[in-house]
Amino acid sequence: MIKDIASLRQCWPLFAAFLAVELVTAIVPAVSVYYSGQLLTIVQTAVEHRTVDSKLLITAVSGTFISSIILRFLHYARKQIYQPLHLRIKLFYSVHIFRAMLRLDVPTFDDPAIQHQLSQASPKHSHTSIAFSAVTLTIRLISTALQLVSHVFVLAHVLRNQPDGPLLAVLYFSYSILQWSNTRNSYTTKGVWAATTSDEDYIRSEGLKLSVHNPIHRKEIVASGIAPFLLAQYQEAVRRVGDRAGDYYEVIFNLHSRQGFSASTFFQELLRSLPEIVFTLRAVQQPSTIPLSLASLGLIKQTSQSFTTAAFSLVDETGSVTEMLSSVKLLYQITQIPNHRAEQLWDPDFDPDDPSFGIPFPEDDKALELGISIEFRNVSFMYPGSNAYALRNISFKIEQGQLCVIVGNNGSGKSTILKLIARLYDPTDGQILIDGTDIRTLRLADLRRAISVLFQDYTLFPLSIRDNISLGDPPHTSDLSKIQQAAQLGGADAFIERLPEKYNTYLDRPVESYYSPLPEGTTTLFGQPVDYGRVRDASGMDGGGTSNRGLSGGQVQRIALSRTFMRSVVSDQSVGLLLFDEPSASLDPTAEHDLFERLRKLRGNKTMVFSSHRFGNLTRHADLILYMNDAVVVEEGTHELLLKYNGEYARIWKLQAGAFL
Ligand SMILES: Nc1ncnc2c1ncn2[C@@H]1O[C@H](COP(=O)(O)OP(=O)(O)OP(=O)(O)O)[C@@H](O)[C@H]1O
Repeated sequence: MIKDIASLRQCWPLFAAFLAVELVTAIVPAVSVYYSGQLLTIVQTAVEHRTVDSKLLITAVSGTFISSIILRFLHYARKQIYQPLHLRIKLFYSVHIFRAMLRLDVPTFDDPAIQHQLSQASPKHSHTSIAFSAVTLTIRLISTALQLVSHVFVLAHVLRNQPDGPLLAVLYFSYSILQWSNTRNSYTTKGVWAATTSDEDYIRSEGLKLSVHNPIHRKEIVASGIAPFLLAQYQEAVRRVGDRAGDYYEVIFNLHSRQGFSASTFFQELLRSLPEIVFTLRAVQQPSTIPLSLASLGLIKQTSQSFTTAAFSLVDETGSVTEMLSSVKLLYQITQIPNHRAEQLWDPDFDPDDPSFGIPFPEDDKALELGISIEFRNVSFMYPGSNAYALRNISFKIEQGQLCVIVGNNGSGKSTILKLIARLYDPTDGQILIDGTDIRTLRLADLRRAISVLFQDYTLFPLSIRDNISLGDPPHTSDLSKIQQAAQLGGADAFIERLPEKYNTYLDRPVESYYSPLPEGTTTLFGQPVDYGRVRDASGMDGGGTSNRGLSGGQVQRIALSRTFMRSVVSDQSVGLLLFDEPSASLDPTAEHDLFERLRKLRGNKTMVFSSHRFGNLTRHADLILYMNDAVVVEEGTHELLLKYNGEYARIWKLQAGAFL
């Protein structure tokens, strides 16, 4: 970590300055106490002997002043250095985490254990970085140790020539130790722990509360008129819960409150006033020669408390450093998470000319405009962590340039076939051949380039519409005319042009806007007219980040389609296979018809595979239809052939077509 931080531009000077400020800050309080002690001694001498050492007085007064000013200045300097140092380290590690996450393939990223590991290395709601916390904690540890040493010196100086000083110091220490241990016991949870609740009423009341708070349920609540019922149910649930259950923090607080009084806290209170009582008794016992001055008593109290505070901080911080170091270890371990299948783009040793990284595809850089052939040979597949077959012993062949449509019931395995062709997963059994070669032996980076795919569960990124479309073909990110052409093909250009910020519109604003209650009559904010709807969207209030700024499901699908069109058109000879998983699920019949027409024209001779619930429009033009049921291909052939066969495909086709007869 130190090596990484050292490699950051301008980090070392800031780091050195930060360290210096922290170390000096650690010593100044002891110096300040030392001068306060000198002032008290001057007062004592003045009272006892009616004389003042003016040189000492000037030194003590200026020492006290200067140390306060230095302390103030150090606080200021710390604030100035902290921010840029924090930002630089934080940004460096956010890129580190970004890269570590990007290199993970689908099965690895989906693994809950990996998700847990990633969330530990990059806590979602943390405003600081683990690495920076580790740096500051280590520095704090050093400065606390220094603080401790400086207090030892001051304490030794104060106790010098004070016969009863050590006794009183020990009494003050005992009080502080007891206080520290009582506080620690009541606020720390030791060992392995877990918290949950099984209180049915509490769980239900929280469920009701969330239903009312979350805007995604509002339509349902209003339209179905269930509001009074929900209120009655919530009141009843809350009444039944009473003070029996609460959220985690309330429960912990209650626990601590109950633990608040014990024999040791009672003893702690006795110890608190013991030094003063001992001092008074000693004064009464020997009124002529009081063994310790009142001034020294105050000084001993102050120094012993500062000393114990520093000592206990050191103990606590040493414990935290061990925890922090294991977090830093996690931060580096996430870069080593083994992928189920190495994504070559992220392999630092990846060499396109090295045959051990797979066979180049297509061989000899030939163009792919005539499509790619796909063959499944006895392929079976189970998703990681599942023990049910998503595909069972499937065999079929799609010839180069063919249009294949996969139809079947929900959950029959259509999308899974497309995911295996895109090699998001490898088959559990069997073999997939791409242009006659086992898919596992092909260079993965080449395969990805040769396939254009639109998944059923497509997502729009929290980026501008322009970015969302251009990500289909990263080299053309700045080519607005190509983006507009893709949007036209995806049927999205018309409504994008109607948006106030057109292609620069953010569908889901990734940053929140904050503002205090606006004064009456405020009409503009950040140079724009106040738009509360926008602020709602920005803060993720509208559907928890799924608002997509009021676009319909069909419009969102058109943007996703446009992204695919960035690379699937005839002219792009690097793409030979187009995969579409339910591309028209959210489109109206006219849009669906137009889309299929466009796709058939634009694909040229490339291979195209569709998964669909709908029969008719596409299946009539298909060279091959795979009819799937429960993880197997039950019928296979052209539309005419399957109608003649008069099996399940024919039955469902007649059912769907019958609705229009
Ligand atoms: N990530 C996953 N993890 C575990 N099981 C999965 C996963 N994705 C899909 N499945 C299961 O695999 C089976 C096939 O799913 P698949 O998505 O391929 O079906 P489909 O035919 O495309 O369905 P639909 O028509 O509803 O889109 C289903 O039983 C599904 O529950």
